[in-house]
Amino acid sequence: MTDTAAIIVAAGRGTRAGGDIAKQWQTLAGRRVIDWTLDAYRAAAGVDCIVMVLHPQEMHRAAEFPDVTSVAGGEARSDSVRAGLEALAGSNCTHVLIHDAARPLVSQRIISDVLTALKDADGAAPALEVSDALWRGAEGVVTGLQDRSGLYRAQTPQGFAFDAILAAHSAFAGTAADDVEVARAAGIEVVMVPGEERNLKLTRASDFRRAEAFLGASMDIRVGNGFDVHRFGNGDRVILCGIEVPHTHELKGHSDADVGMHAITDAIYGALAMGDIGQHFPPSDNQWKGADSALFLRHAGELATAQGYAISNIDLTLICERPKIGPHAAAMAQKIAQILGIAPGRVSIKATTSERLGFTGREEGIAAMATTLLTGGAS
Ligand SMILES: Nc1ccn([C@@H]2O[C@H](COP(=O)(O)OP(=O)(O)OP(=O)(O)O)[C@@H](O)[C@H]2O)c(=O)n1
Ligand SMILES: C[C@](O)(CO)[C@H](O)COP(=O)(O)O
Repeated sequence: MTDTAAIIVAAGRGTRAGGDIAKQWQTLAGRRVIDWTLDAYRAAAGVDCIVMVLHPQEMHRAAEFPDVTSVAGGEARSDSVRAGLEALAGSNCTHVLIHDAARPLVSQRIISDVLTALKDADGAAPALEVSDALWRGAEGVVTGLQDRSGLYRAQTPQGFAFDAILAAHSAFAGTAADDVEVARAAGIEVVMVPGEERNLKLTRASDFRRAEAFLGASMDIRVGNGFDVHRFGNGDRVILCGIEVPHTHELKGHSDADVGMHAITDAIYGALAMGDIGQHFPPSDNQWKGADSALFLRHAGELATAQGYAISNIDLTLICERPKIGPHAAAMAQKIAQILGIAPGRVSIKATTSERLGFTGREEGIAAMATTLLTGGAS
């Protein structure tokens, strides 16, 4: 049994990219660079935990990422990587992927190829063959031709057997361009897997435009909606979005009757055009009697991940006169986010009454409607 961690180095200053804040906190196609990068690893099969290395003066940002372990980085990239590795020392980690926060468009294919290569090697990394002619130059003038045969452009994630790369970094004196340099200095052989042009590193301001062009060319955006109703019966609590809320009645249904979670689950199935909750978990099947609805939501989330989609946001409205939802909304959002492995800030839970009109107004039951946006698509 292996335990694989991803270390995302995000402690640089991004001086070449410019801007008021470091490039990893800047926006790329409407979302922060760091969110693109973290979501790629949250969605990656075979990655068990994420360590993010932040600039020491930006450690306050860690609270925003409760699903990630954040540690403070150092002066040079290799110092930051070492801090990430040391945070994992003594854990069950057997393999580690080291990735630049500044490479937000890494594909699931690259991550998977590096992980697969690590089954037979202690080091693996994506690379692109150099295709342009290479010149030497000085003062704006070409001074010679550089043979390009056998030259590659290095990308991340650079993956390693954990103990080997920790020892290599501990023994390495000075700064290194990347972790492959550190690994090779310690005698670790590193195999190459195919890199991708779209896995570019945002280095200068113009790279943001290049990355947005890649996204524009390939991004698939899916919207889904879900609607559900459950009636009240005798009881003293309801379960809404996985949270028990004391009430004068309970909701009736084949499962735990979590109307909010059902609407969200159906929204995700809808966005994927993959049926609905009744199709995946038929009420006629006794094994789902009294089931915890987290099971259904997790299934929908896993289907989205398997299709290469990330859940960008979820917006749920619960329609009822009572119980009051407001005091429980944050806990509900946290629960949904935890089940789906996304940041709580991507989940909105709100409620409305129906002004005492209709079945919700007469307090005969609760209705729920959800919308979700998925981004990505098989990458
Ligand atoms: N002390 C450092 C330096 C770099 N990085 C991270 O290493 C990755 C690749 O480095 P680079 O592109 O050189 O980033 P910066 O150092 O931020 O850029 P610049 O050199 O332009 O300041 C980035 O995700 C960056 O945040 C880091 O964690 N700690
Ligand atoms: C690790 C790296 O991304 C490999 O290409 C790169 O070396 C880090 O960035 P820098 O611009 O060389 O600092």
